[in-house]
Amino acid sequence: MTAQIIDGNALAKKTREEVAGRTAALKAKGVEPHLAIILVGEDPASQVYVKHKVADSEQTGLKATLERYPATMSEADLLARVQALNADAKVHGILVQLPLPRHMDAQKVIETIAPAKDVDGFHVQSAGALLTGLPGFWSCTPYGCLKLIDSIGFDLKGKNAVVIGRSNNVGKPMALMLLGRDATVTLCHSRTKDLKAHTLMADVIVAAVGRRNVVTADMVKPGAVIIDVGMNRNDEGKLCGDVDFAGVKEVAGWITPVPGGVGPMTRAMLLVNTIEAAERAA
Ligand SMILES: Nc1nc(=O)c2c([nH]1)NC[C@@H]1CN(c3ccc(C(=O)N[C@@H](CCC(=O)O)C(=O)O)cc3)C=[N+]21
Repeated sequence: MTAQIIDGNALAKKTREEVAGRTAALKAKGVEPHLAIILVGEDPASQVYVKHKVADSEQTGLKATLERYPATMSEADLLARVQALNADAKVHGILVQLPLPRHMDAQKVIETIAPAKDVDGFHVQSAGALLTGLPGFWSCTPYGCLKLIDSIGFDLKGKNAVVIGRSNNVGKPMALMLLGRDATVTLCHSRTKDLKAHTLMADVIVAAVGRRNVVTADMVKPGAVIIDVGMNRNDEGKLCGDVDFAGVKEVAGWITPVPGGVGPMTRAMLLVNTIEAAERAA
């Protein structure tokens, strides 16, 4: 048996087309949806990601402005810049690219973003809204994973979902989103004993660790849905996920590739959150 590939690029394209329609409708009302992106420092990966985000935005007609600052920028100056964007009614979404230089407190910067403009969904108020089921922005990566699962018509109700990784931005919100769909959720992490015992029971596995080969074929129940959040480099320098794709695809029912799976959907959900923010403001 060979798994069907869940095409993140195709779903992201479809999602961007929907955002483009909503953007056009807002523009017709005289509102130009606007995402402000702040990049501090010269991290090469961040520069690539941010360039993608700007290109995606422009493709949907959404305005994106990129503000670049040197790594030596003070935290106080960054906070002041975020506050100015909070106060600017023409800006609907604010994204501060992470990681920030080490002399800055990233959480403090995120908490400075107005929750109504927190399109990353990283603010404590956004996290709390997800926890309690109140309206608020959902973290783009797990939100994109949920859309990938939805795209294959998979009903999560009563299913066993195993999330591997407990980060604030992916693992924890992913578990809450799956719970919100009535899945039975197990959140595994680096201290989990016998990970395989958990994954073998899983109808859905979301791997979000940041290490290669965390999930191998022997750990997967035949037919399971595999969502790979990992962004790693293999020995040849090629991008790869947390899942042993070649092995696992022979056992799983569905699997996301890396690249071309979760990554493009993360970026697409940023646009969805931004158009949502602009619609709410209008
Ligand atoms: N404030 C903030 N928000 C973020 O959402 C955020 C961040 N900071 N810092 C870094 C991480 C990482 N992240 C990715 C998003 C898309 C791809 C992506 O599109 N990947 C492509 C491949 C890209 C490539 O070729 O390198 C793919 O999987 O097909 C990757 C990584 C968002 N992050």
